[in-house]
Order: sequence, then C-alpha cells, then structure tokens
Amino acid sequence: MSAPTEPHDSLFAGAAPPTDFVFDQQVARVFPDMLRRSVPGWPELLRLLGLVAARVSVPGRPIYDLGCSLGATSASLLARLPQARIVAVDNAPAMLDGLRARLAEPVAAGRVRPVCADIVDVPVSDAGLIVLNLTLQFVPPAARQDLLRRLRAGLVPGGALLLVEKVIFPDAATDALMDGLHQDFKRGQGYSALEIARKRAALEAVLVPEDIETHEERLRAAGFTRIERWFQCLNFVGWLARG
Ligand SMILES: Nc1ncnc2c1ncn2[C@@H]1O[C@H](C[S@+](CC[C@H]([NH3+])C(=O)[O-])CC(=O)[O-])[C@@H](O)[C@H]1O
Ligand SMILES: O=C(O)C(=O)Cc1ccccc1
Repeated sequence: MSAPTEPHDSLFAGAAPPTDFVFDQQVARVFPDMLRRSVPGWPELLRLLGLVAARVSVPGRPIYDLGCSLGATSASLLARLPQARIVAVDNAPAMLDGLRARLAEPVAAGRVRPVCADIVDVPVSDAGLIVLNLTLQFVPPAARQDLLRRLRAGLVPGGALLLVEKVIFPDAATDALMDGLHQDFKRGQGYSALEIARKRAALEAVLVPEDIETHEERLRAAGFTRIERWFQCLNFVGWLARG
C-alpha cells in the first residue's frame, strides 16, 4: 500500500491566502511527504504500531483505523497481521480516494474496507483493536469523551485502543522547549521558518492538542483500566489502552 512516488510538500511555501487547514486534494497529494517531514519519529511510529497491534489485537475481530488518511497505519498493521480485516474510516473524500487507489495492491485487496464518515458517529462494534493515529486531535474537545466511551463499548472483551496524539505540556517553559524542538525538527526536514509559521496558523483552530494527563484521565473516564505509554518523540505521544 505504498505510493509509487512521493510528491514534495511545498503547500505553505507559496503566497497563499490564510485559511484553516483542510484535508483536500492538494494536501492528500503531498501527505506522505508532509507527515514524514512534520512528525518526529513517523517511520518508527508506523513500524511500532504494526508491532504493538500484532500483540494486542484480538484475532478474527475487525480492526478500526479511524482517521486513516491514505492508509499508512493500515498498511503497517497489514504488514504484521496479513489476515486482519480493517475498517478504514476518514471523513475527507480526497484522502479516501487516495486510499482506494492504494488498495489495488495485493496485500490490501479485500482486507481493507474504506468508509467515508465522521468518526464521531461511525458505528463501531465487535472490534478487536481500534487505532486513532493523530486523529482525536482534530475532533472538537467537547466531543472527545463521548467518542472514547463509545469506542470502548465497541471493543470485544480483551480488545485494545491505540491512541497517538500531538501533545502540549502544562509547564510553559517545557511547552516552549518542546514546541521549539518540533520547529527545529521541521527546519531540519527542509521546511522554511515561513512555511512552519503559516502551517501553524492554518492548524490553530483545527488541531487542538491537549496534555498527557488530560488524555490519560479521559481514557480512564472512558472505562479503560490499563493505560500504557509506548511512544514519545518530542511532542508526539502514543498510548495503549485496555481493560
Ligand atoms: N471527525 C473526523 N472523522 C473522520 N476523519 C477525520 C476526522 N477529523 C479528522 N479526520 C481525518 O484524520 C486524518 C488525520 S491524519 C492521520 C494520519 C493517518 N492515521 C495515517 O496513518 O496516515 C494526521 C494529521 O493530519 O496530522 C485526516 O485524514 C483527516 O481527514
Ligand atoms: O505539522 C505539524 O505541526 C503537525 O502537527 C503534524 C501534521 C501533519 C499533517 C497535517 C497536520 C499536522
């Protein structure tokens, strides 16, 4: 499920009018490059998602990849769980078009079912594993608790949730340090200071990160009892939630 070419992301390099970030066709076209150059540890994060999934998913039960974009997470899961059936959900038609194009590859054929829907109201039942890889951060904060409660209710006994989020830090100095390091990372990946600033402004009202404690409390309130952090790279954190 990998793309034959990976177009370079220069979306925020030109003189574009300021608008909120949207997952449209322009973004979908450059998305693999954008994620690789914007998320510290992205290739390793994807590999680890496959490894963790292979240990914690319930065999024979469907896996839900919520906010699947072009299917990078689904592809990593399939590499480790070739028999898995994945329901891949995204509400951006441009992303799902890209995903469908990739499904032509033999490993994914018949194994991934693309669904164009809002994860806030997509039905989830009988799930052996649910993955939210950098997706909850785009759901309005007021809707996050109900969503996680509903997702937990959609898991079979023994099922698990994998959550990955961009986070903020409660201490202002630590937050400034982590944010500065994330910007350094992006500069090192070839983005200009102007591109970084413009994308930040575009994401402001769209991607709402929260701190680690807020996420862990919400997972507990949703009914999960075993909550483990298995990934952190600067301000990007991954959890496994069970029980
Ligand atoms: N309410 C929603 N309902 C459905 N989809 C949504 C919603 N809000 C946002 N999305 C979708 O969530 C995805 C977030 S990207 C996830 C990467 C992916 N997991 C990957 O394996 O490459 C991460 C990022 O852009 O930082 C986009 O495709 C949105 O359309
Ligand atoms: O670029 C950022 O600041 C991010 O948090 C990662 C990201 C990647 C792709 C779309 C939106 C955010």
